[in-house]
Amino acid sequence: MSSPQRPDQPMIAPSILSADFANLAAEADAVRGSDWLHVDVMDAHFVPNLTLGLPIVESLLKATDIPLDCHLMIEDPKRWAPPYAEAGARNVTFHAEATNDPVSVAKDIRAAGALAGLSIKPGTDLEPYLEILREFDTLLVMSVEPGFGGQSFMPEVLDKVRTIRTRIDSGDLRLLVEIDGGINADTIAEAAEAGVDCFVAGSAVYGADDPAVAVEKLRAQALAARG
Ligand SMILES: O=C(CO)[C@@H](O)[C@H](O)COP(=O)(O)O
Repeated sequence: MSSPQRPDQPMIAPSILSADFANLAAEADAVRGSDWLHVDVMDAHFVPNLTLGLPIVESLLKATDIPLDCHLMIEDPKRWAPPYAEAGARNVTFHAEATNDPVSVAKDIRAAGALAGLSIKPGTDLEPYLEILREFDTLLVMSVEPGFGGQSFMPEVLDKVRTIRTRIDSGDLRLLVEIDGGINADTIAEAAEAGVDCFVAGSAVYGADDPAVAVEKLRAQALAARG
């Protein structure tokens, strides 16, 4: 799979962390029209929360046509990430802080047929990773501490988005820039202005009366802000 070009329209990826876990097929259907469905995999070690794993992702893949964007907030991604790609996830993202050899994990994910994503926590510098981003298709900039939905957006992480946007726009790198945490009607515009391509949103989508309408509204806001 070749690295994605910048999409014409901003991408919206609802986070199922804010969905009803007993009704995930219906919750996926409730956000039809989304670009990706963001699946938060947490192991209670890398982050202080436990969510779901590969068997549920395999079931979700059968239940929805929306491409799955699996965000692995787990230890030992070298061992656990490739099976998500083999199962059919579109994008498999793991954390830079969870491995000493991110390039080897990215190669395994790509070899298994998915896009490879690198995520960095709010306090992690982008600089040390700039040179390896050629091995990745997506960069997920966390705008809250990973682990829980419903937290407040941290605008200071947008400097990292601006840095990577400049490198992409100069032709130096080709990858999608994602942001995750606290994205809603009040925060999406500044993230879009900074250069984000794909917006993960949990509570702003699943907390809305009509999640599918919330997705369209967020996309329209991001498009207007991006210009
Ligand atoms: O990965 C995470 C949290 O670790 C996110 O995907 C959140 O689940 C997003 O939720 P909101 O901040 O949009 O409510």
